[in-house]
Amino acid sequence: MLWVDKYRPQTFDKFVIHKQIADNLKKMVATGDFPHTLFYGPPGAGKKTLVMALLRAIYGPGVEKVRVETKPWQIELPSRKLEVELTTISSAYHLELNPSDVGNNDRYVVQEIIKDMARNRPLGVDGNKSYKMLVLNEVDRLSKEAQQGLRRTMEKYSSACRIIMVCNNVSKVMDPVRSRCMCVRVAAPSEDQMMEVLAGVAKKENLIMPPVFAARLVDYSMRNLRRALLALEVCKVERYPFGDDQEPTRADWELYVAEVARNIMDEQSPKQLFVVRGKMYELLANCVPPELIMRQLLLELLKKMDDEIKVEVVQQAALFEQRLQEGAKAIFHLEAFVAKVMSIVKNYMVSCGMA
Ligand SMILES: Nc1ncnc2c1ncn2[C@@H]1O[C@H](COP(=O)(O)OP(=O)(O)OP(=O)(O)O)[C@@H](O)[C@H]1O
Repeated sequence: MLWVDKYRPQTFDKFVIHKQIADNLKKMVATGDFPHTLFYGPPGAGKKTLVMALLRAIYGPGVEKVRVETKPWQIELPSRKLEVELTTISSAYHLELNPSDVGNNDRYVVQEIIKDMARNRPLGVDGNKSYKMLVLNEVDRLSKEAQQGLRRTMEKYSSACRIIMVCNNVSKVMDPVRSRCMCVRVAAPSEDQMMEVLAGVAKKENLIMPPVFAARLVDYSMRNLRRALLALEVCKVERYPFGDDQEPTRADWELYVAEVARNIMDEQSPKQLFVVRGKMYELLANCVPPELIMRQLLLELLKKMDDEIKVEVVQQAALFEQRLQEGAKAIFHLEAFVAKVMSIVKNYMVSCGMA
């Protein structure tokens, strides 16, 4: 088992970070009921860990006996019959899915699954009909129609099931959905907290971790706990005892994005734009999400450019990131962003007499 799973705290009492949130959730569970909840925060902050601990606190360890299925859902529409295939993770008490995986059909999936869950309510320990939990991941990627549908269904079936939603960007979840939930912000852990978790894992694995190396891991992981733990495990396989000079290995796609950033800074021309477009296609074809490409590319570009143009480039990245969300074809927006950055860099170089 990977360390990220092996050392994931399973009960609220074992939480090293987000202790306050864990204590509050524990108190709420003790009241016997639970509202619809929305957990939001950056990747690797600990949202999923809180959700799993919450389910365990409500239903007991049985919730960890899960089944992964890829099931076809038959949906009756007024004009036709729709069949969508979706992977779900379920126990006797909960069902977890990522509805945005089915693209435009997400609105039907959300409604159909909630209706289906409401029909099959589990029994609680006291023998009374209890409620089932639906865990929806990446709700910020749901279409507007699906979010509208979710809002109506949430009200209609609230006695039969509760919904836990998880997302990175809460501003992409519409107000009416947010206002029907208890919103829990899961902030990225601080560097000290990351150190604490890494030191705890190293101790349990009987590893000696030099402080300089630990600090480098924290720096590399950009406050993403999963990234830090995975990097620690990879470094252990590559070389142990750890050395002060040891660097975490970067993923291939990250190195590729760094190369793209180098290309942009080396030459700003239509020919170079064509070369970069090919590389962007390559990244997308290898299933690297466009938002991640945009973010990583920006970080790499900022390392290489002068302070004078950084603000403008960040503004453009924000603009094209938003267009990426609204538009259909990611490549158009990524390419437009690259063209814009090239023009900013070129103009700057001309104004400084460097080109
Ligand atoms: N409170 C905690 N104490 C110790 N370790 C934790 C805690 N929360 C999370 N972790 C560790 O961090 C890893 C990542 O956490 P988690 O999967 O919950 O993040 P996430 O916010 O759901 O990420 P993503 O949005 O990318 O899915 C876990 O596998 C676990 O090992």
